[in-house]
Amino acid sequence: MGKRVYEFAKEQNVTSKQVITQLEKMNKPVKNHMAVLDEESVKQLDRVFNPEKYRSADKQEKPAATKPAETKSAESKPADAKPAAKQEAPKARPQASGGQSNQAGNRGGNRFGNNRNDNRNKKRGGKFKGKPAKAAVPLEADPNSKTSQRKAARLAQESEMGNVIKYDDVLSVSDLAAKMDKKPNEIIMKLMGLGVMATINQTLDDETIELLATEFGYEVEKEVLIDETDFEEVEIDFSEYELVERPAVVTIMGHVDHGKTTLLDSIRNTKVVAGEAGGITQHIGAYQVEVNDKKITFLDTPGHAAFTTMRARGAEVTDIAIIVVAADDGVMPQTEEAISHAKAANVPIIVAVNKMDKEGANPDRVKQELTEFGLVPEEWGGETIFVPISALKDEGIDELLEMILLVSEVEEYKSTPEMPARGSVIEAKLDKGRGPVATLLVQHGTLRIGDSIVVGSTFGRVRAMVNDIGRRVKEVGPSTPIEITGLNDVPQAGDQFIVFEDEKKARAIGEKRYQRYLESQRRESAKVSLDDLFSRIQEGEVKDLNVIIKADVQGSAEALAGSLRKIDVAGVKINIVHQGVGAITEGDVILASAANAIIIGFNVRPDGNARSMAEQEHVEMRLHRIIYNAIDEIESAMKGMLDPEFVEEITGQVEVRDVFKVSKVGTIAGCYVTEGKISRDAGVRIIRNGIVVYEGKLDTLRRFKDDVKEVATGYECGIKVEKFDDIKVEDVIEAFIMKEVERK
Ligand SMILES: Nc1nc2c(ncn2[C@@H]2O[C@H](COP(=O)(O)OP(=O)(O)OP(=O)(O)O)[C@@H](O)[C@H]2O)c(=O)[nH]1
Repeated sequence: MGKRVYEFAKEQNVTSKQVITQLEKMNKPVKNHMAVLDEESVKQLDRVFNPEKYRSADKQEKPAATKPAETKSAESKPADAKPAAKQEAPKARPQASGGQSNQAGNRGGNRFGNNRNDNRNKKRGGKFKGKPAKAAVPLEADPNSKTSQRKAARLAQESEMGNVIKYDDVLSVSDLAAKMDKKPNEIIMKLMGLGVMATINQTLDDETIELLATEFGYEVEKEVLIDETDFEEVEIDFSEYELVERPAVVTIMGHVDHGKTTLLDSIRNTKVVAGEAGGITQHIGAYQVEVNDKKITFLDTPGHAAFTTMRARGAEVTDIAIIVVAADDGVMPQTEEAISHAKAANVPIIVAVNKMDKEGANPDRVKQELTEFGLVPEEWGGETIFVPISALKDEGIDELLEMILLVSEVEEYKSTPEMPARGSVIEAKLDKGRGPVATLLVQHGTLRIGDSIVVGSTFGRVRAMVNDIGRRVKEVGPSTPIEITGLNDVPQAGDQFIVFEDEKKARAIGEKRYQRYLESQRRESAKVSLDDLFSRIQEGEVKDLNVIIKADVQGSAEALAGSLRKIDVAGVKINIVHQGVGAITEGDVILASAANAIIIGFNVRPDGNARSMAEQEHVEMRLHRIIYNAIDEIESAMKGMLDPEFVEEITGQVEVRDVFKVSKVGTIAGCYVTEGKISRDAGVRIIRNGIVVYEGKLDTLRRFKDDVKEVATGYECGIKVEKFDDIKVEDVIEAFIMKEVERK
């Protein structure tokens, strides 16, 4: 059988829609992306999409008349960013641990490196790569033929006449209409003709823009603009500066209860920066200690969730990972995860074998177990540093810190205090009195009070800076954590920041980034959800359904994955991005968000963080207890036959017998449960004389002075309903929960 449209498109690195449009031009219309192409069409299409190939085949020596579209990416430079001169990689160094630090040499200070820049270009410009800009035209590939020349001239003229639409980031229906001098309605009608319902403000994806433009006789050119607005993408030019040593930034990871927090506390308590004694330790998310006249910066949030979240947002702040393993417990699931995260981040690992004071401590077993992960101790011929410690008894801490200094020396972490500051957000919150408060890690340059700063999608002027021991400071240099106020909104952990000399510029760039952020939020909400899966399949938008499976046991995860892979609907492929055992975690949600996947939980539930993260990231989670239902649901969604999945269940009735007004708190109802039970997380309806006067959630549920999870029939309790103070004696509170129904 011949190739299908989408297969051909994939091979050519173009979209199915482009192939379909081209086929129409060739008078060979096809129904959709599943259509099978005959050999002749494949040949003709190949010629259209690869004119260069045929040129060389025809042994034409003269250069091509029309060049493939070039994006501005490589050339465009911010006004005052220097030409990107690569930092020379310091000479190869011994590794601190097995196999992770191959690129360590490159890390000497340049964390906004080139690689991400490349990736971003690929991501944005990818669709258009390898596709000639004038793909819609050349059937005759000979650039020297009269026709070609005439066409090239006409095209050049057309572009001058404005027949080429240029855009950089996104276009809405009305933007596109304006660019083509058309009414938005014409675009909307055209979209309807293509089976897509759109509103005037709806943003269009690249494919749709191209399709519409072609329909109206326009060419499109997406310009990948990298300017100061995308400061994360601009390689830092250090060539003007003398690089100096900077403290290493260390993250502590490991399994639950293996002693991460105890270790962080122990390091902090024993090594408060010399000369600063008397300061009051402040939790700002990171702290510095001084050892042998050298500083080390520790990120104060143990565990890899924070580490991964930061990395997922593009912040590469950690230089060294300490993996804590309890000597009496050995390698556990989260130890493995931590190792994977550290390896993925390509940072050196130091193993702290903790709880050496305990009776069952068996450091050799830990070493043995870790060899499986490529972490082989030096005394066994490997390159990983192992340090036996007791975080509880403050033993081995000095040795551990010395090892960190040793690795730092080897890796030569460098930066300059001279440039305007840039770095990453460690944590941020809204403080009632102080407004947005953010802990920043200055990675390069010096941050000063009064600096105009853009942080993530917000901006401001640095009003006050407080360090990790609660002292107000005026300026800080590389690798220093500092809490600042003065931003006009709360940024997110992992956001990057940069200081601009010009306040107006900071404001303009901050505002532009905020607009983009809003736009991306809008697009985020268009993520895959089972409810609209079918219509998107029909529109040809979804060809792969990405799925993450979490199950209670390995066997179920495999069974479910196997069955899902077998579902065969309309050429849509199910892609199992990840399968694993255990509760749905924040990490799963981050992965799902990045991969545009839905999560299927089988006999497992999301943990608290995962649930809120999923809401925030618009990641869909489907929870099941019967494999067949999970499979059936996905299959039904793919066929467009999804039923509602939640029903309400009334769990109890409560009578209000007394009310107390408490200043600052509101009205507390003294109640009696007359039927069933009421639980803390229940939804409630306030019923007065048979009429529902309010529906909402519980704020508190108490028996005497204690918060309780649940109160049963025949018991008294105190209830405060969230955002509702008009509760009255004799009101009836109906408690309900939303219950998942299993599909038949
Ligand atoms: N005997 C002994 N107990 C320790 C040592 N280090 C930590 N512990 C104890 O182990 C328990 C867990 O320590 P934490 O520091 O809370 O462990 P964690 O890894 O931060 O745990 P999570 O935050 O829950 O992931 C606590 O009861 C500590 O007192 C040690 O060196 N020796």
